[in-house]
Amino acid sequence: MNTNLQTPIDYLKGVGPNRADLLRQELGIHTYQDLINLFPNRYIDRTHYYKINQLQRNNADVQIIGSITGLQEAGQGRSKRLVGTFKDDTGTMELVWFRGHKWIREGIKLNKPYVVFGKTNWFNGKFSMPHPEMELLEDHQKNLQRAMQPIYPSTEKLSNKGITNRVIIKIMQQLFLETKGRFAETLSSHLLQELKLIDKSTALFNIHFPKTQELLAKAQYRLKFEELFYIQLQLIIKNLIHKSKIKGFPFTHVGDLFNTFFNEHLPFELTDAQKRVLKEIRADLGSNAQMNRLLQGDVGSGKTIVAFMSMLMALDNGFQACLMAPTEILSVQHYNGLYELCKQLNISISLLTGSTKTSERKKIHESLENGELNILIGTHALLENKVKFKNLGLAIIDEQHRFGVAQRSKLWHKNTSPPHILVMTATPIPRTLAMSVYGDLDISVIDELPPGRKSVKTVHRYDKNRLKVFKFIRDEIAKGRQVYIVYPLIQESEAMDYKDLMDGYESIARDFPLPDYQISIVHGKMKPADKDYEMQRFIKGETQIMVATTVIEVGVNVPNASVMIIESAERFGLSQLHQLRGRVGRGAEQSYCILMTGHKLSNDSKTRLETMVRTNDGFEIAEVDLRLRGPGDLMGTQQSGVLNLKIADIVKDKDILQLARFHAKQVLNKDPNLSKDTNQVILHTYKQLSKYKNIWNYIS
Ligand SMILES: Nc1ncnc2c1ncn2[C@@H]1O[C@H](COP(=O)(O)OP(=O)(O)OP(=O)(O)O)[C@@H](O)[C@H]1O
Repeated sequence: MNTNLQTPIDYLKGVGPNRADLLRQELGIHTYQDLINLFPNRYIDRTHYYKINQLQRNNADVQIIGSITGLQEAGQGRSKRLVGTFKDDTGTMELVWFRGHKWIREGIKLNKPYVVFGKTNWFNGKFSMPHPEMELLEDHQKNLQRAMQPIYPSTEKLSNKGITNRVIIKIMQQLFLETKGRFAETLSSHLLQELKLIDKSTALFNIHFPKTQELLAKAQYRLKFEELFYIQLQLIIKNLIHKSKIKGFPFTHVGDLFNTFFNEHLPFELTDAQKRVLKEIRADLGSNAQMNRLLQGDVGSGKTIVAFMSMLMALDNGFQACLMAPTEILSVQHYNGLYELCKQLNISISLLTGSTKTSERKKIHESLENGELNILIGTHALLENKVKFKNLGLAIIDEQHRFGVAQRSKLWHKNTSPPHILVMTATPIPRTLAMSVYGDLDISVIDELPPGRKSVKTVHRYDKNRLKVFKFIRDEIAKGRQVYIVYPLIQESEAMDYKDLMDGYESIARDFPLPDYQISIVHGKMKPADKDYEMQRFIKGETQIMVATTVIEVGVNVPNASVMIIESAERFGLSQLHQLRGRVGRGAEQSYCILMTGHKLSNDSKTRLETMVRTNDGFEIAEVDLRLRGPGDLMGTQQSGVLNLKIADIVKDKDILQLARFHAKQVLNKDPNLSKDTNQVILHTYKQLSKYKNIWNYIS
């Protein structure tokens, strides 16, 4: 290859200093390499020519061959326009310009064959094309590369700054000229042959200037495979390094605490899924490597008991354990639930949150350090430097996406050797995404709900039916049940949401008067102690209605609550709706979720509501969510780098992702150091790509 692709973009003919600055600042294009990797996000098919008599009303992007037989001005004032009569052998239509009349008049050659291209309108009984792109047929024929016209991302936004789509096409063509279109291969010939992939140079040419749909599809496939292949390779290598380097504490035996609990105190029979996951955890803990496992389970699937029994394994081997939850309410709830279980087994357990009193805090610090305290539950207060364990063997993190990788690793440093880590999440993550984002974690899934659960009946009701909904609430309360009414809380308009919540609360208080109904209210502006007090009243059954913002979104467990009303449901994301619904249906009673909305709904909102009504399956919901929002929004993966994918789409290309993962594994299985001749290309590319921090830095 003659041209060095690391050459700064300024050196490319036709770029110049101004454009170079814009390319750098606006599109992050610094080098030839960056430019070649700016892939079009769509194409306009210019392989097809329409005849005038084939036109439909409002055709987008049509291309017609014909000639202009006359030009005249029409209209007055603002509607003044230049109209060209355009004919082919099947009919006549109009070309229309509202600006630039003089320039167009001078440029047009009458009665010569042209190719015109644009959107057509049906106006005054005729077809017209406003401001067509036009080219003399003879020039058009020379320019064969234009068969499918690439449309580059962001160029619409930048065109007023001088970087139009045409400019990008031009400099891209120049790049191909200067490099002679030859680019170093980045996949091994073995993979190319086995998967029948086209070579890199052909793929790059055809991604930018495809002549047919078929060539384009082949180029896309090859480049998507490559992108996903190297991401998977990176994830797997990280995982292997992790496993070989990071020694864990081997928990060699299952001891008295675990056995006593299992045989004498377990409040119910474990589901098969819970048993399987416990076995997976047991195998990790018993090995020499540090466990780094993600435990996924839909809402209410029973992760807590699995967490507790894993902690018993640590305690049985002489270690301490901790559980960190994202909110005060959740920590308190975990603590209360586990406290009862610990009492039966004579295990010491404490709670540490932001509101733990100083004297209590001191005691906790001491007993942690001298090893008297077995289990510590808490919020991120656990991460403070003062919190030192004697020998932390297992750290469990509930709802990890609220914490993130940095905090995860902070827990590691609480010991000389890192403790085993179990991350629990109730947000089902589609396997495809989990594989790409959490490739460094092993995954266990509880894919079964405890027996006897009735799935929550979900309906969508408009605000005008509120009276009926309220009657339904009364009936349920009369049966001894409890009800949640949830209001949205979106950070940007917190004040407004707060007002909505308070207005709602007042109207509910009017409709459900004392002494028959007791109402709790919980929102983010309350002091933690007050929140906890209100929560506890509801948990104990002293209040029947809980009016709340989404602070109750995750993990709250009140099995007697059987109705979840979600106000302004259109303002919630799907996974959030699913989490909220998961607060009911936790006992044996039939539960209900009522999604309240106004009449005006966007298409996305409609899809979200329909999905909720149709299914209770968290994984299905997560897939729809992912489709609607893209992976970036899901579980705070914005910083994850997954969005930096240049061409592949984790949702749409999940088959390619799986194939890429399979082959990445296979290559590494056969040649873990990529030292064989056949893998030199892969090793070289892998090293080069690793320099691109923006692609890889999402991995801790
Ligand atoms: N095998 C089981 N049989 C019967 N009930 C169970 C079983 N496992 C858990 N439960 C009960 O199911 C309820 C939900 O369990 P848990 O709170 O652990 O769910 P979770 O997975 O943490 O869900 P969420 O993420 O929504 O909090 C609890 O009341 C728990 O006691």
